[in-house]
Amino acid sequence: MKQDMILILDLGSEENPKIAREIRALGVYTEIHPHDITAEELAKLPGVKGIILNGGVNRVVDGVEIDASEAVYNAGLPILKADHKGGAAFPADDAERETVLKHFVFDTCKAEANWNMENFIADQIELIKRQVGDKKVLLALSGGVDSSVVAALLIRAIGKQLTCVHVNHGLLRKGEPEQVVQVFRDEMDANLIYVDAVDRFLDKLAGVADPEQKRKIIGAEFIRVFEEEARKLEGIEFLGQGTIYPDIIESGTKTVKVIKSHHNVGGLPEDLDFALVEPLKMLFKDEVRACGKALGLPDSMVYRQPFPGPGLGVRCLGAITRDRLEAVRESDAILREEFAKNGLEGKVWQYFTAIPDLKSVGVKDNKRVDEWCAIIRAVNTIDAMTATVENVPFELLQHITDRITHEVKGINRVLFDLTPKPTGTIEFE
Ligand SMILES: Nc1ncnc2c1ncn2[C@@H]1O[C@H](COP(=O)(O)OP(=O)(O)OP(=O)(O)O)[C@@H](O)[C@H]1O
Repeated sequence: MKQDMILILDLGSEENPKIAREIRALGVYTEIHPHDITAEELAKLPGVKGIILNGGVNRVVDGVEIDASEAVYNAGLPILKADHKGGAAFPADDAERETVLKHFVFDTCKAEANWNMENFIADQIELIKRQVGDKKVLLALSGGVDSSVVAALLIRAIGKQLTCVHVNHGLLRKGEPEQVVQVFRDEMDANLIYVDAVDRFLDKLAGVADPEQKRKIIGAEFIRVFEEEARKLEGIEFLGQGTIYPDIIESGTKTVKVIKSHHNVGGLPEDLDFALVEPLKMLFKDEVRACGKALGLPDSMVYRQPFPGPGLGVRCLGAITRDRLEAVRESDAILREEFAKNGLEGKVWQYFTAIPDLKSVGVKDNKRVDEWCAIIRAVNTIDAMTATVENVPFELLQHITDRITHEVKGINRVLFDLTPKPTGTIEFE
């Protein structure tokens, strides 16, 4: 493994991930590390060609202004110091910033542009083989982007030494469990355990209307099912996980105060003591997608829109019933099909239907019917902190309404949610 690296040290700037991505877009690998990296830690990082010291709004920690350690200044590496406190450290203009970064990376540090997916995949296959040896790895495979790309990478590296467990909890979108089986078992010839846990989950959720409670039940039941499967298997020493770089950045730096736990199939009992295999932990989301594509995963999996962990469970508002859940799944499938047909797939960040536990009077086949209404939500966002509503063509909304009210059992009205975030959130629960 040989690639040049530009090291970014975190002196409290919120733009570090952006700078890191921009340098990677130039074809040069970057990592973000804490400001107080020691000489030993620095020496262990391979291929470092230069260091960016990027200060910012969070530079004062507990009343003390932080600075990089002496080791950093004494390392004999080119340093780009951009530490205008409070303001932007790099030019706000994209083109100007690119010029500054290019000059530093290529002219000053003489780094080579040798960061690409082909090299990444080859390196990771090597590293996974070295880490795992002839042992076995277990992976919880949701069919989402992250765990699917981990699965594809592990299959390439260790083939049948990997066992994937896919839990169908009844809250997945239409066609998703089938796609997981088709792609991984049929096409990639993986060891895949498909667990039909639909009844288990829906029985546990029956009558539970509180969203927090629903999420907890789904999370806890998932751990239970996964644990049961893990105990049936013998000789597993490793657990694969779809941790990605933003997870690490968010929970790992010293100037970020909120600590989040991500992705780990947390809550497994301690006697199931697995070592972790996390081959995507240095990738940003767009790189994860590029990696999945390079590994031959279908676009529908790699470019899938974000989907909440508890799945359709939080779009079947209030207490989940099987018939209303089915109406959520079917109406969502129609919405997705129509958005794809009309060029909105990949353009709109997130779109889905939600069905509240609310019936209203309507007319079908000249008969009075009391049925639910489906709410369409279609939003765009950059960071999920705020969101705007997509201006969906009115004719398309009318067509989707027509389809949903005629094709989905139990729906006699369709509503369109016009609310941005704030005041609404993206999801309803
Ligand atoms: N239905 C499922 N079957 C198997 N594993 C699952 C399932 N749902 C979640 N997981 C596991 O839990 C992890 C975290 O789930 P979460 O829904 O938060 O995922 P995510 O961040 O969207 O990642 P992914 O893109 O892999 O779904 C997944 O990466 C996967 O390993």
